[in-house]
Amino acid sequence: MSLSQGVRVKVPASTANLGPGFDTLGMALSLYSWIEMKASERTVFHLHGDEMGGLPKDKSNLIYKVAQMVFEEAGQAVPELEISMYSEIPLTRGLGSSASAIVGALAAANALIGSPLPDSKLFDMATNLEKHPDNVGASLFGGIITAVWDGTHADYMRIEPPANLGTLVVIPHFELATSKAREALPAQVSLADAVYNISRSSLMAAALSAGRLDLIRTAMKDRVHQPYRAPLVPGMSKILDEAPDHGALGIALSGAGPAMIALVDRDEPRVQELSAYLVETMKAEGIVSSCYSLNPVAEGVQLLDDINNRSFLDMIRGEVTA
Ligand SMILES: Nc1ncnc2c1ncn2[C@@H]1O[C@H](COP(=O)(O)OP(=O)(O)O)[C@@H](O)[C@H]1O
Ligand SMILES: N[C@@H](CCOP(=O)(O)O)C(=O)O
Repeated sequence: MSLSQGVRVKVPASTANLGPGFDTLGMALSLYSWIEMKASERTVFHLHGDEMGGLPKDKSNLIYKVAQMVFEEAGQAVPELEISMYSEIPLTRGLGSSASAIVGALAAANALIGSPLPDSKLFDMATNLEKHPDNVGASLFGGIITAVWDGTHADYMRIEPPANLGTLVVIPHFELATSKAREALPAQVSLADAVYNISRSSLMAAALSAGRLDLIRTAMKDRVHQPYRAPLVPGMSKILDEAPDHGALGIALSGAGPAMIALVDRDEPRVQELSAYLVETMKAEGIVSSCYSLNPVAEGVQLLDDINNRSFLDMIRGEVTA
């Protein structure tokens, strides 16, 4: 790749926490953003897709700012950029749009200057920006990740998603900024609640590693963040209680919400019933929502090699199926 040629990356969305693994567990999902980055004479943005409306088209854009951090870290100056982006990841719904933007920008900028920074460095930079490693780890490495952040460095283990694991994601048609959903959390939790979550988060990671889908119903429960966020998402407490009786293996708030993610066995015959239950329960609370069947994806951010073969928009037309 050369500076004038530019680079393209494709980065997955993610769901964080998986219930008990607050700021720890994350899983990459089959919903994507694409970024093209080229050195340019002046900085210009081409933002495509419904999800990009309202984002800045100048040097205050997150993608530009993150790219400059990479160039600075690598000791190379690329002050002006032409950036194209298309995203199918809804903003502020709990599907890691900010993490995917950060990871996509880090990966594209690093590739543009010949990939001087290793993935471990990109992970530390991404976590430092996002402040928790769960979403960024999943978007960077793909699959399921369990991660630890000490304020400077992030360590992680990647888990291959079980072959039969699918998801249903119900996305309410309202925004909830992660910052607002974090403000709802208490500064301290009880020892009993800490034990409740540590035990379930550990069980969740082990069960997913071993493909023990039968343990998810017990493992996916949480007492550290969901009870405090429930007032922000009408219908959430009812859905978390009842969805396993409608065919979910387990269910949790996706990241900081307001989306909720049900883990399902792909052979589960009641998936349609579950989807209808999720949407109807939200509707009874006066909330319009959409329900998507998304798959865990094994691959994290990818560098695409077709930049000379077709335009950015032709590539998007070929890639987006929904
Ligand atoms: N492609 C992007 N370019 C610039 N900023 C983005 C992009 N994607 C997300 N963001 C920023 O991230 C914010 C959403 O992040 P957040 O509140 O953490 O929700 P989530 O990550 O769950 O979608 C957006 O409001 C926007 O400021
Ligand atoms: N662990 C974080 C995850 C936030 O994820 P997002 O997709 O909502 O940004 C939290 O729960 O606050």
